[in-house]
Amino acid sequence: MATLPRPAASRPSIAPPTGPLPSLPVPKKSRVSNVGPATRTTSSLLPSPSTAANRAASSSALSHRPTPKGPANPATNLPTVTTTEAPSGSTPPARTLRKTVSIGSFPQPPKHGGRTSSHPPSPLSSSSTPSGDTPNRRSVEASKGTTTRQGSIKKPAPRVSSVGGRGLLAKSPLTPPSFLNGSGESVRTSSAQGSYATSATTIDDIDDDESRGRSDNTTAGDRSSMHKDGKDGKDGSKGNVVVSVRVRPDVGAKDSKQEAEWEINNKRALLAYKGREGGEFYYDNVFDTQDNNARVYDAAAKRLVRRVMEGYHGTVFAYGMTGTGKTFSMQGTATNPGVIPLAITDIFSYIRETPHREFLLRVSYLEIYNEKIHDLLAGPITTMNGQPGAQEEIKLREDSKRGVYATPLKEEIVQSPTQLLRVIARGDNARRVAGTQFNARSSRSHAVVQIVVESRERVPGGPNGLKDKRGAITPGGVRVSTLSLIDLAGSEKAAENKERRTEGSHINKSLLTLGTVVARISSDGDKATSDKDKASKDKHLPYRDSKLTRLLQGALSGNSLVSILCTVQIGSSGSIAAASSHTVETLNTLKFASRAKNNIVSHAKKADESLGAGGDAGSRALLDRYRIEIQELRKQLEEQNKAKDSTKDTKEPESKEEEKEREKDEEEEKIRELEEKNRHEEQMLEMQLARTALKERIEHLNRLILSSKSLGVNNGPRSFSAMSLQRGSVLSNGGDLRPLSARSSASHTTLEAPGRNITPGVPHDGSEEDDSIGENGDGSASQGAQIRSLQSDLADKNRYISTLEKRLLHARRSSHSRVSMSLSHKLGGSSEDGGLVATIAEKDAEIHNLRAQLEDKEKMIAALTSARKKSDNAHEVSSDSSPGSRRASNQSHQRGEINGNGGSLKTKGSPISPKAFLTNSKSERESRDEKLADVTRMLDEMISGRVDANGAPRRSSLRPVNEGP
Ligand SMILES: Nc1ncnc2c1ncn2[C@@H]1O[C@H](COP(=O)(O)OP(=O)(O)OP(=O)(O)O)[C@@H](O)[C@H]1O
Repeated sequence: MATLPRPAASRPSIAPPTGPLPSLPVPKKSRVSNVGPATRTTSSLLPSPSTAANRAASSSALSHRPTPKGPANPATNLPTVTTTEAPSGSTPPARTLRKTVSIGSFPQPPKHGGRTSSHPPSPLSSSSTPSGDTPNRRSVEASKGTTTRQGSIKKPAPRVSSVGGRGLLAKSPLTPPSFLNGSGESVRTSSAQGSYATSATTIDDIDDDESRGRSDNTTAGDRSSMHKDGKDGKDGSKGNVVVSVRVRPDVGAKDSKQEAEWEINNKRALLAYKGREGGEFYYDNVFDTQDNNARVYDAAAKRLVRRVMEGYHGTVFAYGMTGTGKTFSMQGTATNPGVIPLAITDIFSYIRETPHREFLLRVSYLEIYNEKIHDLLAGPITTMNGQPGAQEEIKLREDSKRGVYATPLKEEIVQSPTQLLRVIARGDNARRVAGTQFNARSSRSHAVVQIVVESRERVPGGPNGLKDKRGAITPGGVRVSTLSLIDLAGSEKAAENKERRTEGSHINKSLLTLGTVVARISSDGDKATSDKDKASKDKHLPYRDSKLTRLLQGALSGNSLVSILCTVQIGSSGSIAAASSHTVETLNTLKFASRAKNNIVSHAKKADESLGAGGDAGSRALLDRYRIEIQELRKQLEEQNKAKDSTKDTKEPESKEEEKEREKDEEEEKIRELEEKNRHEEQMLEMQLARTALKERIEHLNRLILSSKSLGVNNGPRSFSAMSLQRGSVLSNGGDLRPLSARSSASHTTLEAPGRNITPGVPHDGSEEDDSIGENGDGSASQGAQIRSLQSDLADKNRYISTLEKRLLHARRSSHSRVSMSLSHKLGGSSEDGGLVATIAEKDAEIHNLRAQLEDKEKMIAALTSARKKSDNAHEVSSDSSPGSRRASNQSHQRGEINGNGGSLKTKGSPISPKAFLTNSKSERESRDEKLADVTRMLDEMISGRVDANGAPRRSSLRPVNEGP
């Protein structure tokens, strides 16, 4: 069996790191296990942590620093590791401390034909990959230094035997023959790291096997079995770290010499360097230049991704020198999608395949550039004035529950692979890249895609828990796990460009810190027996020396499943110097990978399902919050619908009625408006009529008033003439409703032309007067004329009253039915309508007054008739002597009273001289005067009683003469 090169007591000629390098702790047991059965007893010869750290330093450092020598460096005491044929099923002499490190459970290799794989194949390895990759793999033709595909990863050749069979001794001129042949101690010192790591993997596997009742690490078959057993560590505490190495194909001319120095056996997960410092490096996966991304994903990440979906935290990161294919492996191309897009596809496949759970995914994307964290999803920041602004500084915080996390970081919830890919592509575009000596598009930052997976059990009977009638949250809490997909920037030599140099120094520093942490984890981890110890151990590790290690702290300290993909490039396609540099870098990467495999211990556990917002997950779980929100919203919606329905039930008839009523109301409103309009017109008409009637009435009354005023009614002796004129006026009225002014003027004319000098314009008066005066020329005739005049006036007034009554009746008839009710309260508000009501009331009052006047007049007529009778009686008494003369005289006198105004009085017959008038007896005259005074008074009262000072009609206070006291 081939032996692995072991560190010699002294350092080889390979230049050790020149800068300050972290120590590389390598646990004794680990080292023992690394070496395998033949060397496990040589734990004392293992390098000290510090020495190991030095070896774990960055490649650039390593290439420039001499390896410390001396007894202090246990590495120098390491014996040459030789490939030995490990007896199958042999029990290792010592147990490894790396019990928890197992590749058994993740990924899980299937058994195959009695042979077991030396590296964990992908669960999907038996199926064809998207690129059509077949299970056939190429075996390392160690003797020829070439790789060929030969068989499935599931059927690896026994690792140790194959390696041993090929005798992986360095053939490179850079490798001292002593090292390769076991004499070159110094060379072995360096190569030992890889040997340790590689062996450690084996030993760890053995330990895992032992923990599961297995103890063999000597054959791949055994290891494969062990891996299988490891998978049963369902709590995620075993086999949680997978380390893979991918060899990038050379571009340009092939360097056959370089190729000859390297053996790449993907089947055996072996990478052996036959040159100086050479050795065999076993990993969980070794991908040769022909392996595509799908193959890489299947073997290195698929199982981890699935485990993340089950509730474990998982971290996949690509580590390697610049230009070796980290980004190519993580992102891939359109035709050869990388780990990230394949993981995304797988995530959604898992969701589809898991109908009993529901999921919520959110993604963030950050980069660490020059030791500053940038949110790649935040987009460009613009200030108020449109200038590009600085992004808010993202800091790393630590939470006992969440661990280390970056904040504030934009998280996007994604619902489809396309959406998720689009988000990540956006981040990729924002990532900083630049051309370097080795890569035209070199990533200048470490990029971290973080996919947070929230999941919870679906409620039986309903996809979203709505079957829970109580509206309670569905049973089962939310499980939150995180998948971190990290594309590290590549370690590189100092560039000429200052900016690249600065970037490079930051990159190298952070990678150096990562190497240091990884190197130190093991020894400390071995000592840690409890969480407390682990916490105190973590404190001693330099996680805080770089943002990268701080961010990876959770994964590196064992809280996560880890898959590390280390990329290397064998051929340099350049000068010998370049080739040498390349080889050193490649070896350093391989050593890092070995340390990682050896040292990182994962205690990853499936996340608890947190109920509500109480737990770790619950406090962050959007799924729960969304669920609660959705439930509340649905509840609200249901309540609203119920309320709506109930309202509808009870109100539907109402609404119909309402609708009808509304229509009816609208119709009524229209009718009302029409009526209103009609009413308004009628009211206007009524008002016009009323106004006309009132006007006429006023004119009529004015006529009277003017007459009485102008004629000086109740002005003592002159009242006779006034009375006479009034009477004349009244008489002349004769039912004629001609303007009173004409009559007044006639009256005045009469005054100016007393006697018969009546204006020709008033012909009808003549007959009346003639009749009244001219019949006998005495008072009887005058009284008769007065009575006729009054009767005529009465008839006139009656006509007028009936006219008014007719108008009112008409007005009432047209409006009362509609107006009566609404007018009072609806239209009563308007002053116009109020005025109309008042007008109607006034009209009523007027009618009442006129009726009263009518009564008065009737009484007056009765009184006049009575007076006339009395007068006639008196005349008859006096006519015993000369009745005719007396009557004539009386009449004459009376007429003179009426017609005379101190002026000459003319009668139709012979004129009565004043002298004759005065010749009447005193008693006669007195009697006559009294009667006339009575009549005059009565008339005066009547007139003054029915007309007030304003000319408005009022209830007469006239009392009939015969009713006097
Ligand atoms: N396995 C591979 N097969 C084909 N081409 C590859 C492979 N790996 C890398 N390449 C190519 O090599 C070049 C550099 O690869 P990539 O950018 O992925 O390197 P890197 O490690 O990310 O470098 P850096 O650290 O500078 O970002 C790219 O053009 C890429 O297409």
